Amino acid sequence: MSDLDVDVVVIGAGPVGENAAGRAHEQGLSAAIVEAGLVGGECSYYACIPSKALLRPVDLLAATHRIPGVEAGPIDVGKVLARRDQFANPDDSGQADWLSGAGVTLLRGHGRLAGERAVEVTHDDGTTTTVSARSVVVATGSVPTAPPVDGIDDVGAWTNRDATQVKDVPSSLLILGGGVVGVEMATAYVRLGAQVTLVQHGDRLIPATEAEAGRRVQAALEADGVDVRLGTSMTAVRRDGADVVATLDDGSEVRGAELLVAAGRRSTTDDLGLETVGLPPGRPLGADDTTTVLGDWLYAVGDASTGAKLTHMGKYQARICADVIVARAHGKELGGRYSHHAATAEHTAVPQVIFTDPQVAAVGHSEASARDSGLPVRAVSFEIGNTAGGSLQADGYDGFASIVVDTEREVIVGATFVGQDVADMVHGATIAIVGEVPLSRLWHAVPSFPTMSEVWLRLLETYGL
Ligand SMILES: Cc1cc2nc3c(=O)[nH]c(=O)nc-3n(C[C@H](O)[C@H](O)[C@H](O)COP(=O)(O)OP(=O)(O)OC[C@H]3O[C@@H](n4cnc5c(N)ncnc54)[C@H](O)[C@@H]3O)c2cc1C
Ligand SMILES: NC(=O)c1ccc[n+]([C@@H]2O[C@H](COP(=O)([O-])OP(=O)(O)OC[C@H]3O[C@@H](n4cnc5c(N)ncnc54)[C@H](O)[C@@H]3O)[C@@H](O)[C@H]2O)c1
Repeated sequence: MSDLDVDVVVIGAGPVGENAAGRAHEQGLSAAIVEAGLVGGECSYYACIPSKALLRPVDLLAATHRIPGVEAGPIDVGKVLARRDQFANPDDSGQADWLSGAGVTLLRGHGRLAGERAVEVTHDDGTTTTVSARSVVVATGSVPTAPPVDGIDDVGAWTNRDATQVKDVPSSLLILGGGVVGVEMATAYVRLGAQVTLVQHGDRLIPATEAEAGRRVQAALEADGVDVRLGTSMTAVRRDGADVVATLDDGSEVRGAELLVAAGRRSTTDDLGLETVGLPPGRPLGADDTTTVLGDWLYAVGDASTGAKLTHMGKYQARICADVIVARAHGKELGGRYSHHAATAEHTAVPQVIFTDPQVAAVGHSEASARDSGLPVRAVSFEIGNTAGGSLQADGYDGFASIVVDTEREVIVGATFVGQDVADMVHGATIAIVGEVPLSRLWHAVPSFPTMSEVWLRLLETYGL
């Protein structure tokens, strides 16, 4: 392909890069995007979408067992995997068509910075294209990290890619890591029929959430038959016939047909030509609130950056990034906090839903992180099963909601919902945090009867209103 000159070039066509390029083009700029793998990135084929396609059926089935007279099952694993394929078949022609329909030029190949405002693309056939651009956006995502465990490179360990694209559910699965990937995949696999052992070196699961959320998820996994080993590290792994055998630091051994490594992710910035612009390779790209990394031309968004590694937050950064690029292209002043030019929510209101059963939906601070930040806070919680809505939703409803209140400003700085079907409840809390709605005004936001959102009223009463 002949060399190209555009307003914006984006490296990486995951959900985040696509959004940055599409929004810049929508506002009149010419845009190109470089993709080495599949357009749509990790999220579409190997992460968010296929994992939720595996989790929704097992979640629904469990819900039927909480109401007498409607119990469904057994689960048809083949049909579950076939439906997952409909969502996450690794064929990116549809997403590539979307890009061309949106007017963005797609360059297939590996992109590297080649000095200021230039990207060199190496195509599969070895030819290269040089793209000159006023602005360059890095949206190269992340890859799994490999913890230092003897033999881990020799046992054919699974990453999220194998776990989400599985063709046959193995009889047993070892999982290394009790973060978000670990607990979601433990939930899916144990309910699809595998015997699951989960090894987490910390003293609790999903450590970034409220401690009680981790305890409830652990209790639910154990009730499903998952062998949860906390405070334990794998020291070595080896193949023994068809099995993977892992040695733990307490001297014991656990085995499974496969080993899934779910021990975190690192930004994909090591083979990106960063050294050609004076930046160190291999680290997340530190961007300011405008998503700018360098001068007024280099930007980073999504998992490649130091921001939250979540699709929705990456796409938020991408919208900010595109609007900053467009403003600068037209010589306009950038707006401040809560304008279209600052990713302010990164500091105050990052929401996340963990699709375990119970689900964990949280936004903003946990009580511990608020105290660590020096905020004067008080946290209150309430069992959702003690609302009429919760008790109707499921017999013996297991779950709670909690809010973390800044006692000086009397506004919510964090909220957590744990339980069946709570995923969508978190957005109300996100709005309250971003809007800095005083508790006295929230008192007038009346939740409908009989819904689980009445837990909001109970939380405010428990706080003292
Ligand atoms: C199992 C799992 C489940 C998840 N579930 C959720 C969820 O439910 N909700 C949620 O919000 N988040 C979830 N996440 C996180 C989410 O997947 C990421 O935050 C999201 O994919 C980040 O998007 P991105 O566009 O920044 O990066 P990616 O999706 O990783 O895309 C980056 C793209 O850049 C390409 N690329 C990299 N380097 C180059 C280069 N030099 N040249 C050209 N192309 C390049 C890659 O091929 C890739 O296509 C999950 C993650 C995992 C692992
Ligand atoms: N529903 C969602 O929003 C969702 C789902 C999946 C993943 N994600 C995102 O993807 C990213 C990656 O997830 P992840 O679960 O891989 O990372 P993570 O950082 O959430 O969890 C990794 C876990 O592995 C543990 N660990 C690390 N090394 C270990 C070792 N040697 N032995 C035992 N335990 C070890 C850590 O204590 C940690 O709890 C995260 O940013 C996550 O938020 C989001």
